[in-house]
Amino acid sequence: MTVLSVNLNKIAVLRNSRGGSEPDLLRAAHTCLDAGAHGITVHPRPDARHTRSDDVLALAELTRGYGVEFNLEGNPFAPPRAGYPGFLALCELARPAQATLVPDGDAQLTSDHGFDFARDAESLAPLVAALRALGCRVSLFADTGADVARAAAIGAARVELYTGPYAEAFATGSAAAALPAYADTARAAAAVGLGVNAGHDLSQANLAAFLDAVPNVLEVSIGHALIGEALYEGLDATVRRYLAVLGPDSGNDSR
Ligand SMILES: CC(=O)[C@@H](O)[C@H](O)COP(=O)(O)O
Ligand SMILES: NCC(=O)COP(=O)(O)O
Repeated sequence: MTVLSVNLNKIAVLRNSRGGSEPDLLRAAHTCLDAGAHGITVHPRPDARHTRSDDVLALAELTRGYGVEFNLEGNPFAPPRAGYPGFLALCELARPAQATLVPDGDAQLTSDHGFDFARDAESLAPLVAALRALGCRVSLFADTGADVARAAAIGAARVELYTGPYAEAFATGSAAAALPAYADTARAAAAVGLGVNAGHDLSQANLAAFLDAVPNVLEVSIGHALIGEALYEGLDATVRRYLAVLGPDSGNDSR
């Protein structure tokens, strides 16, 4: 079964644009979880462009209350700065069920590539170990064709396939050409004992074709498209539509 973790970064983008507290991130989280979403994701950027450390702590508590997964994403190599204690320190405070490590930088508009495990595995290894010691499941952001055996060797439990290129291909009618590389990477991950997550620019339009072609996707984290679609249909209805794509019985147990 594939579960849905709703990424709430974009609610915080709107909120921060006026400097107040609306739209309210926690209300949005409640709405998603009450609609049946299986978890909540945020990816606080060190430049605080959307979700902040205080949001992370509040969402950690909220998701614990629901008994659902909190997925915290971030770059473990980004140095701490005012308002951002660093990814590991944040995980120590929030204790997310899943920590997804992503090699991003401030200059990037959004995440746009996975790790190069041949280059990064050695420096990732102690961080993965530290996160596991905190009780977090560790997932590593990965491109198609990534050396997933190295990700498994350093103790990761999962990889998250970076689906941006798939979404672009889907939009231009060339999804069929893009999907085999995702399916191959998912199979390679499973063969070395890794679970497979997927995310970035997934949407109601492109999700089903991805899940049809790529085996054993355990979780999708979806934010940008979902929050945009919710402007038209409402957040509750939009989450339910995604759950319907995932399967007729999909949804958290608290619904
Ligand atoms: C890790 C990832 O794929 C991203 O999708 C990310 O969570 C989105 O971050 P932004 O909302 O900052 O673009
Ligand atoms: N890990 C991907 C994620 O959380 C959401 O990405 P997007 O749907 O905002 O592109």
